Amino acid sequence: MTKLSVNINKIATLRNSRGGNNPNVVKMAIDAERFGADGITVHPRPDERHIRYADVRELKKVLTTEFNIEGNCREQKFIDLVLEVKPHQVTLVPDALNQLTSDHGWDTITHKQYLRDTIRIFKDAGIRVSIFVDPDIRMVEGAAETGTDRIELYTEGYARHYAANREKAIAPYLEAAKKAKALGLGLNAGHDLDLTNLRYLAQQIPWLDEVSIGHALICDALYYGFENTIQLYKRQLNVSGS
Ligand SMILES: CC(=O)[C@@H](O)[C@H](O)COP(=O)(O)O
Ligand SMILES: NCC(=O)COP(=O)(O)O
Repeated sequence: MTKLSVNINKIATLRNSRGGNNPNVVKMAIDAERFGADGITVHPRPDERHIRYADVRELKKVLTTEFNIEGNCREQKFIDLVLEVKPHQVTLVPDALNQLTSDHGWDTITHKQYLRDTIRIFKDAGIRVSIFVDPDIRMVEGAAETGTDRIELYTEGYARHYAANREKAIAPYLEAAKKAKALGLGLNAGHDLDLTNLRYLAQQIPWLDEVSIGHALICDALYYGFENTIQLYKRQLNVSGS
């Protein structure tokens, strides 16, 4: 079954908004694991708008499920943090400094050698590497030549078009996922996944290793409660026999 990695960025956003330690990011991560999360994802951005580097170090001490750190490997500070913390997985995302959020995958053709060199650093440290990729066959093929263990499909386009025509929305993702499988790449997915669009994605791409979900899940938790919400998302991924 596809694993659920809960992205806790937005819990840190709420905490930072008042300057104290409420909500307690570390406690909520531990509780997320207790409520059924298969992993925790954080994305410490250079401006530390939500997850701080200090949070990452504290989380490493207490997490018992998979720890996934996302970020921009163009920042030496990020590379140093990941090598210090040694999470199970690092997900390399080509974000610029001033982006509101992540909004594109790597050009794995133009940046192939750079990705090869960077991925080697993390793999030599025993860290699984995933790289953020648009649902583009050429980019998936380029990813396979970088030595990455996995790709993470950027699912904003799928989410945006899901309501209008889910078959059309998933088509490029299914094609990219089949190519990844054929090339022996592990497969993650994330960005804008939610309770309406998650089940269909998992049904159509059952070899999906992991989804990382944050924004919508934390918003849903405001209505349904954190424990119930994590269980709701996990049930969307239980598609065996469906
Ligand atoms: C890479 C990706 O799509 C998300 O994991 C990203 O971490 C979201 O970042 P924000 O929470 O800062 O929007
Ligand atoms: N990699 C995607 C992620 O971790 C969370 O993205 P979102 O659910 O906050 O859009």
